[in-house]
Parts: sequence; C-alpha cells; structure tokens
Amino acid sequence: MSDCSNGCGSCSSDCKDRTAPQSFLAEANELSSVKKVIGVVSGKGGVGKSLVTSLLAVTMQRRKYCTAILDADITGPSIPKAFGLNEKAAGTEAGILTVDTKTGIRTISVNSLLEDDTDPVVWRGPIVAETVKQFWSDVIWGDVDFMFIDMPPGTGDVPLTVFQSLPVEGIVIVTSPQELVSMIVGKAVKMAQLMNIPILGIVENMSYFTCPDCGKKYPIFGESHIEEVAEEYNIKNVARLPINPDLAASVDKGMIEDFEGSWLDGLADIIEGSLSSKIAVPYDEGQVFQHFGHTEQFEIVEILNGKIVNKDIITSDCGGHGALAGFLADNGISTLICGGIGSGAITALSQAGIKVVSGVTGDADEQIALYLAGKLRTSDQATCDHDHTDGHNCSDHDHSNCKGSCH
Ligand SMILES: Nc1ncnc2c1ncn2[C@@H]1O[C@H](COP(=O)(O)OP(=O)(O)OP(=O)(O)O)[C@@H](O)[C@H]1O
Repeated sequence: MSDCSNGCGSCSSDCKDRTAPQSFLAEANELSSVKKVIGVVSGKGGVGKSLVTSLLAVTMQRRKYCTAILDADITGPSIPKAFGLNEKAAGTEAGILTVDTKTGIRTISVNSLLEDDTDPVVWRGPIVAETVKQFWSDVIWGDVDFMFIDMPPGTGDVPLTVFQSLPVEGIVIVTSPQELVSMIVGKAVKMAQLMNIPILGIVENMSYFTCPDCGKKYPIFGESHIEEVAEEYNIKNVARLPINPDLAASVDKGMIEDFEGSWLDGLADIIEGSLSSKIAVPYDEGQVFQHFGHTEQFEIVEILNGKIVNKDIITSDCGGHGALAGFLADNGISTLICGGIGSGAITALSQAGIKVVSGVTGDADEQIALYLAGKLRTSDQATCDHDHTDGHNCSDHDHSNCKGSCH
C-alpha cells in the first residue's frame, strides 16, 4: 500500500504486507478463566433470544457447571429481569464484580450498571461494541465452564464487532415461525462461516401452542419449516420451544430459574459435549454391561469439541454403587452412559457430580456416538430393563423406581 505506515496493530486493512494475523479479540480480565463462550443470536429483536440464553444457562447450571451470562444486548437488556436481579454491580481495583443469580449464575448487563434501569441507552454502535468488550475485559468472571452471550439482534455492524471481540466458540440461532426463516438462518450461517465459528443448533421459539384442555398442538404463527432449513444448512440440532404462558410469567416474575422444561435438553447435550469431558460406559465385550453395581470394566472416552480424542478400558476393583461413584469421580468422569441402574446409584453419582444417561443397551461405541450426536436422552429415573438369567437379584437398588422387568 502506498500510504502504509507499517503500523499493522492499528490498521484495519487486511493487505498482503500485514506482518501478523489480524485479531480484534479483547483481552480477558486476568482473574477470569472461561472455558467455553457460546453466542446466542437472532435475526431481529423479540423472538426470544434472551429467553433461550436464560434457559440454556439455567440448564447448564443445573448440570453442575459453573455458568455465566454476558448480556451483550446493550440497548435491550433482558437478563436481569428474567432472573429477578435488582442489585447493581460493584467494583474493586481489579475489576467489576458479577451480579450472581440465586443459583449462582454469574451475570453482567448494562442494567446492572445504570442507576435507573428504565434509562434508555442511546449510544452509537462503536460505544455499544466497546461496552461489550469491557464486559469481557473489565469484569472478574473467575472460573467459568460455560459463558452464554445474549448477542445484539441482527447481523449488522454491532453484532459483528462483538463476535470479533469475544472468543465465541459456538453459536445458537433463535428464530420464530413468522420470520423469513431461511433468509435469517442463511445470514447467521454466513456470518458464522466468516468467523469460522461452528453452529451448535437452531431453536425455533413460539413454534406451537399446546391446548391445555385437549393437548393438541396448534402452529399459531404458521407451519414450521425449521427442519428443512436446518437440513439446507446442514445444522444437526433443532429444538422447538412452544408458546407457554407459564414461561412468560416466570420471566416477568424474575423466576426463570424455577421453571422446569426439557425442550432444550438435546441442545444442552451438544453444548456439554463441546467442552472437554470424559464419558464412562459399563463395558462387557463391546456391549453396554447392564448392571451398573456389578461393573468390572468401564470404557472411558475423552471428548474435546464433541469429538473423541482418546479411548481406554479401565478395570474397577470395587463393588457397589457408592464405591463405583467414587471410582468414576476419581477418574474425572462427567457422564455415565449405562443400562440398568438403581435410584441409590443415581443419587451417589449425582452427588459426585456425574450425569447419568440410563436405560441404554447395545454396542458401547455406537451408543457413545449417538450420545455425542445428541440422540440419547437423559433418563434420571432408575431403570432395570435387563433380564435376570445370570441369577442376580438387583439387590443394589430400590425397586420402587424400576420401570423394567425386575419385580
Ligand atoms: N416461548 C415463549 N412463550 C411465552 N413467552 C415467550 C416465549 N418466548 C419469549 N417470550 C416472551 O416474549 C418476550 C420477548 O422475549 P425475549 O426478551 O427473550 O426476546 P429477545 O429476542 O431477546 O428480544 P430483544 O432482542 O428485543 O431483547 C419476553 O417477554 C418473553 O418472556
């Protein structure tokens, strides 16, 4: 370039003379260590992006991950309201402290800083983007497993700058049936591709309404085309959220953490798998061994970014579910995929911070692959759906919860 001053650090041009890779990433606060940053995006405002962000954070916190929400929707902040947060963020010399929800989700939002949260934010784009960078750099997040970013709506300049400033490693797209879904998703996909960020899934919000009297589902805003659109863009995970008055009431009362709903569990499984984790499967000659309390061997797989990076078979020399739960925890296991398991064992495992996916049969490797693809559902109930031809009596669990054939 004729007018080049060789100041690549301050120049935004990506020319052939550039001496170092261009990065707009803001530096994290030195007291923060965030393992996985996930952006939640939408084509326009009001489709439920903040609601989905909140529900995903609540789900991951319930799964015992240390979870945070950075509310990057500066001009329309909704996170403090959904969680009933009125407290203002305090600061120390080291940085701004997060405002924590009643279950411990760490948050920061412009409303946590404004004196009066009805004050409008009338700022120009660069200032909005700069504020988001400060939420990353100046806030002391501490150790966080998953941070969800409630992104500014759309795919314009501000969301783009925010994406470039924060180390976003996955995107969740939120749409509604009345939007021009294909175009909106197409734009988000292209933006994600530009930045080389994987799309973890699409959520179609307000997808249908279930009649409380007859249970029939009505597509209030028109028939859904989300599956076709997901296929068109090769997005594997689709979740559909109904219009639910209880959900709206929970947000209005600031009680989103008390709301129970499993619509986003499949997506949460994918998000969970994107973190480095270890899965154990009771193992017997390639198959899922069906009696957890008598397991002698476990197949252990190590997952990074949803892919298996290591596999091993380990032998347990302990019997009974209490000792086995300790054994798995000592081996750093975060998820157990198993067949029959009793309620006592599930309690011991959950106390050890291990998630249980039970009632699984067949080839161990195939079942692990299904789990990583988000196709195995978590069953928190005790199951015992194995036959008893080997003469054992399932004495390691309470049969009142068995849904299988062991009575
Ligand atoms: N599935 C649903 N059922 C009932 N109410 C919903 C549902 N989804 C969203 N809402 C309600 O719609 C309103 C808008 O949702 P939300 O704030 O999450 O949208 P948004 O996309 O984040 O909007 P913006 O970007 O403008 O802040 C909220 O009051 C929320 O409680």
